[in-house]
Parts: sequence; structure tokens; C-alpha cells
Amino acid sequence: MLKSKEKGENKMRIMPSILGANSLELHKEIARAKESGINGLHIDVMDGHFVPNLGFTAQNVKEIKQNFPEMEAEVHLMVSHPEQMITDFIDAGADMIEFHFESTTNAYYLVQQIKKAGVKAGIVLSPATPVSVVMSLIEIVDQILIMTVNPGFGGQAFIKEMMSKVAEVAQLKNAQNTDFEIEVDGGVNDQTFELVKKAGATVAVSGSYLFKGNNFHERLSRLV
Ligand SMILES: O=C(CO)[C@@H](O)[C@H](O)COP(=O)(O)O
Ligand SMILES: [Co+2]
Repeated sequence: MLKSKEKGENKMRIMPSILGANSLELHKEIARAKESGINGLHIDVMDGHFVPNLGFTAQNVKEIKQNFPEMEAEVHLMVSHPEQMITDFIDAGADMIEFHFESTTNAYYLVQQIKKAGVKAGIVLSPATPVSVVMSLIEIVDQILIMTVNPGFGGQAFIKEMMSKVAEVAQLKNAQNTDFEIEVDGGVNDQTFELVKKAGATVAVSGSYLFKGNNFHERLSRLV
């Protein structure tokens, strides 16, 4: 993709992670985000194997899209063998599927498969994975996600050392004249957001910070 010309104020996009929401009131929680002007949701999928926790399913994604068709559904796969699952999430209506580089032996092929279905593809790097692994993918991915916590749970502390990786990806993006989003996920709140923005991220996932308070809108406005 060619780099877009427009460069004004770097207004970041916020993707609320519904893992931080009250699961018994998911419809209300998503409506709360929507009323605050949110147009996309981050949906964590876990298999109890790649990470020691369980998350949302393709059926959940389908129901979210049925109830909130205008919300972009960004699916974060934290599973072993993501290639065995992408069809389910494509059929469920996912708009973006991102999977961990560490979880598959053929990341390039998987990105191709996702994109062939008309869905955006993202690659995710866990904290220990260096940025260099994405070199062969930057021409074809829509998003690179730098994890700012170890994957698996919401509510963890932000790893600020990951900011050098975000800056490295931002530099690569400039140098290569390619266009993709740079996302961070984990521990993003009103204390850490500025670091993320300064490092060059364009999208930030935030779960517990946004959902655990009783004023979603007020918390969001402290970020953007
Ligand atoms: O993928 C993950 C965790 O593995 C995230 O999407 C979390 O759900 C973000 O939650 P907070 O750290 O913002 O509470
Ligand atoms: Co996530």
C-alpha cells in the first residue's frame, strides 16, 4: 500500500478491548462505547494453549456483528495453529484478523489467506519477539501490533520498554514508504497513553481502563 499524503494532527484510534467489559452485560457495554463515538472493538480470542486463558469465540464475533454491524471487529488471535481458525472468524464477519508471529510457521501464507478473503490482516509480536521478524511482511500487512503486556490477560501493567519496538516499526514504516497501522495492546491508560503516542503508534487497545470505570466517555476523553 502506498503511503497516504495527508499528515495532520496525529489523532490516534482507540480500540476498546471487550475483555475488560462486564461479560454479563456485553450488549450494554458495547453500546456505552458506541455512544462515546467508538467505531471498532478489539476482541481477544484465546485457546488455553498458546496462552493460559480462554477468550471470545467466532460465535461471539458473529453476534456482535449482528447487533452492531457498524462496529469494526478486530479479532486478536492468541491461539496455537491460527491457520485452523481463520475461516471461522472470516465467516463470523471479522473485519481484521491479527495473529501472533510466534504461533505459526508460515505467517506470510496466513496473511495472504486472510487478505484473499477480503479481511484485513495484522501480525502481532509478543514482548520477546524482535521487530526484525516482520521485515518480509511489511508490504502485505494492514497492521503490526506490538504487545505491551505478555499476552493472555487484561489488567496487566504496561511494559514501557516496548516503546523502542514501536519506534522501530514507525521508523521502518517511514523508510519503506509503506502504509500500515501500528497498534499497541496491554496496559494502556491515561498514564501510559502519551508514551505510546510519542513512540509512533497509530492505534491503541485499551480494556480495563475504559471499561472498569463508570464513565467510559470521560476516560476516553483523557486519551483522545
Ligand atoms: O490481548 C490482550 C491481553 O492479552 C488485551 O487485548 C487486553 O485485553 C488488554 O486489556 P488491558 O491491558 O487494557 O486491561
Ligand atoms: Co488483545
